[in-house]
Amino acid sequence: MTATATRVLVLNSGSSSLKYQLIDMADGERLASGLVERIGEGEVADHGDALKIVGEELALGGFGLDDPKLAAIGHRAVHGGIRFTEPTLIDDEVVAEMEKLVPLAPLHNPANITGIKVARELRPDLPQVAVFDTAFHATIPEAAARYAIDTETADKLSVRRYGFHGTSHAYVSRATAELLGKAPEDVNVIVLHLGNGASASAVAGGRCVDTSMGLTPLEGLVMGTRSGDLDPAVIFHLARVGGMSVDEIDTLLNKKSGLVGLCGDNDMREITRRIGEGDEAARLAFDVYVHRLRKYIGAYYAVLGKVDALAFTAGVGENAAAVREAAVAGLEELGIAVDRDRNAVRGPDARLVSAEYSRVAVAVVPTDEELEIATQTYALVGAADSET
Ligand SMILES: Nc1ncnc2c1ncn2[C@@H]1O[C@H](COP(=O)(O)OP(=O)(O)O)[C@@H](O)[C@H]1O
Ligand SMILES: CC(=O)OP(=O)(O)O
Ligand SMILES: [Mg+2]
Repeated sequence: MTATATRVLVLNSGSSSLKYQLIDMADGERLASGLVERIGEGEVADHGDALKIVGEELALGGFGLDDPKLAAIGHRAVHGGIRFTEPTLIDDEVVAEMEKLVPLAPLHNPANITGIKVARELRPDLPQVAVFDTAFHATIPEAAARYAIDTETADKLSVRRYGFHGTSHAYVSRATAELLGKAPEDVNVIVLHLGNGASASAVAGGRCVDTSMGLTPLEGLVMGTRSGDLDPAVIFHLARVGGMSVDEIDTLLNKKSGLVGLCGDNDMREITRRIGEGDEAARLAFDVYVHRLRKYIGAYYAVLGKVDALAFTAGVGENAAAVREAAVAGLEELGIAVDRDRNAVRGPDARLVSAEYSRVAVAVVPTDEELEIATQTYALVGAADSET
């Protein structure tokens, strides 16, 4: 890394999309950003092609993958298992280790790995860093991380709560403290990351102490296409009585459940529009979604003992005022109340939406996983550089 190389390219490879941002860490400026969608559906055959498109789009803006000011590439990596709890400089061995974790994040890790491989082929000279979704959750105590199953089996197969969206939970919990004018060490926050995937976390003084996703990103809240929590015996029933295979059940719970399973739509915009037209299925889907959310708020209130703030983030959390209002309805006795007018205000900045009398601050805090990945990547590469 030369003294002038201050730019970090962040790649977030999803199963069918590739999001990117080029950020100058000297001043935090976003130089370029974009999204390549529908990978594998024709025009964009695979992540290799997608990254070529990213290269072309960057070149149009006068940057390009060969940009001499590029210090590093930071990759979102979803499952880090037990081993990866810090941002990690990628080499062949790290990629091999990530490949072993594919069964634990079949929707996510393969895309991350492909993105990493292609980026390394294109820029083998450049440091590349993996920032893991699971990392922020490594501080969760055993009492919350352990499932109550046979210990030997659990340990042999690495079955435990890992948690995901950690980059977002870390960023948002810190940004919430900032919004309150306090140090992260001094606040307890419940973060509700409600995107297509959704998860809640309990963050005590900057450290995560519990989270709703588990061994895989399937547990917990109701999501766009994932069921979240259910009685594990539902799976036995579907297999024994329904005659479904393990793979069929996997697909059902990950891709055909949640909001889409309940009403056929996974987009909250569409669901609220349908509710406005009196659609019963959409109403029920919304109610199931919100009920689960309220249950987790109550659970994490109890886990934390004292709560300073509730932070809503990601696509649904940042935009769906109706979800925020419904999720905390009836929680006045817990000191949680939203102000209707404040809650209706839209905008890109972190803001309070709680009522004046609400003891717990209720906030909308836009997440910025890309900035967080860039920051962690740059910190690692900068540190490596100063050692040489
Ligand atoms: N204006 C809006 N109102 C309500 N929901 C919205 C709005 N914009 C986005 N969403 C919801 O956010 C979801 C996407 O969230 P996002 O955090 O971008 O997801 P991901 O990163 O998992 O792809 C959409 O599926 C939709 O349900
Ligand atoms: C881990 C996870 O669920 O991620 P996403 O919300 O991007 O699907
Ligand atoms: Mg997301």
